[in-house]
Amino acid sequence: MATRTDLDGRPIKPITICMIGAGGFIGSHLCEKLMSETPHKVLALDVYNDKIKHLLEPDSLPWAGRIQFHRLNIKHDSRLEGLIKMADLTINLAAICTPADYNTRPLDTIYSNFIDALPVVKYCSENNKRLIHFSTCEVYGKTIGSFLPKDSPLRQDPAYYVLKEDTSPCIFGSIEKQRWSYACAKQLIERLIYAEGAENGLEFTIVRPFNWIGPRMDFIPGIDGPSEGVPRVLACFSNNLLRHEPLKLVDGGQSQRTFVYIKDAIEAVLLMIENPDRANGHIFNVGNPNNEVTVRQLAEMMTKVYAKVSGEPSLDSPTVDISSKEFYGEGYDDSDKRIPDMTIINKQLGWNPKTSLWDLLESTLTYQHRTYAEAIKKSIAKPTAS
Ligand SMILES: NC(=O)c1ccc[n+]([C@@H]2O[C@H](COP(=O)([O-])OP(=O)(O)OC[C@H]3O[C@@H](n4cnc5c(N)ncnc54)[C@H](O)[C@@H]3O)[C@@H](O)[C@H]2O)c1
Ligand SMILES: O=C(O)[C@H]1O[C@H](OP(=O)(O)OP(=O)(O)OC[C@H]2O[C@@H](n3ccc(=O)[nH]c3=O)[C@H](O)[C@@H]2O)[C@H](O)[C@@H](O)[C@@H]1O
Repeated sequence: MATRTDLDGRPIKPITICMIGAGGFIGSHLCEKLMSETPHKVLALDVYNDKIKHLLEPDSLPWAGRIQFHRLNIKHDSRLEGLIKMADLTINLAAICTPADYNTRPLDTIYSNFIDALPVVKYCSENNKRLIHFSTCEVYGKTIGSFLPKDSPLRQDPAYYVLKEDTSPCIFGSIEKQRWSYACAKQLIERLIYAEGAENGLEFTIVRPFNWIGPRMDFIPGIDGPSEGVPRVLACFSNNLLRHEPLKLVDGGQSQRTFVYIKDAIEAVLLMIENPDRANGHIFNVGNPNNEVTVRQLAEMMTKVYAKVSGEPSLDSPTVDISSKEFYGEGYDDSDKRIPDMTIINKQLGWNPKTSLWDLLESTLTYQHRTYAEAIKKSIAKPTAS
């Protein structure tokens, strides 16, 4: 491998990374990137490894020896501190992060996102290890603009909706709206990490992902996850498309999101890993402000893209409305709009997302069709065959 240099032209030294939650969606892409493009070593910690199996076996892979899987639950495993000590940098991705859980399993959500992350922060701080912690854009909650009258011209003013790391407030709903249990737990762990930095000198970076999507996100219910499970929107809509069912629009699909391609976002994380002087002490929005759609528009675009990549015609009525109470149950609430301000990440790391929503959906839905279409056909055919 040719000498790789950081953004300031200095050679990058190979490091060891303790990656917690490495077997998930983001972790699998980050491991792939680190193995194929860098000399760094990864201690990959998770309770599952299905999404990184292709990186672990066979032993003849070019990066054999640079990635080591440790099956452990950070809730109760005494190996955690030792593994953090063995590494130069810890990246914590472990969390419950599907909205269907926030209002139905609020205790698990709060424990996972706050309590279970505490020892990780503590061990990093006590052992003087750098930490990159994955938070969320949900810490912003609702926009200020959402509280203005519907017809107020101020709603068009970016000052009322663009989300800035250092100035935007965090606006959550009332306590009975348990949807905010996740955002609130993430906010508190951010504050704790920030305080460890201020009082004890912890070297940290906090990442706030804005709807990163791509292959291997979540699961397809009944195929590689529970039949009754409710994954995030990309997998919900993929599942509907694969099964030729209408896509369900929660409360009319009026909420807005910006989607960024996982491969673009992983470039940003690699810059953080390899440029500690520029990343330490910062909180970074990582998203694509150019890819904004309502959930209804996302459904319409995914329907068109899927017809193109599968060669199968779309349904005459491709979407159906459903109330949030019916879909998620009591206590659900929603973020109205999520546009990331990109000033800080641009200034510190010179990062910009590249991939348009159409292109990222085309490559992702090609993957979904190739990976799941046959399995779905078989699962649908099963009851009549027996
Ligand atoms: N995907 C996104 O767009 C997005 C957006 C905002 C925030 N995030 C944050 O990024 C992180 C990773 O998200 P993801 O999309 O890859 O989710 P994911 O669910 O695919 O990955 C999380 C991984 O953590 C593991 N894990 C959870 N609890 C654990 C424990 N106690 N011990 C060991 N492993 C455990 C899970 O098994 C899973 O493999 C999360 O902290 C999430 O809140 C992701
Ligand atoms: O990805 C992120 O940046 C963050 O936001 C997500 O939250 P959210 O965007 O609300 O979750 P999705 O499941 O992706 O839902 C997006 C929107 O689609 C809607 N939706 C979802 C599924 C569905 O079948 N139909 C539908 O209309 C939801 O109500 C919501 O308005 C999750 O909280 C986290 O993974 C993460 O922290």
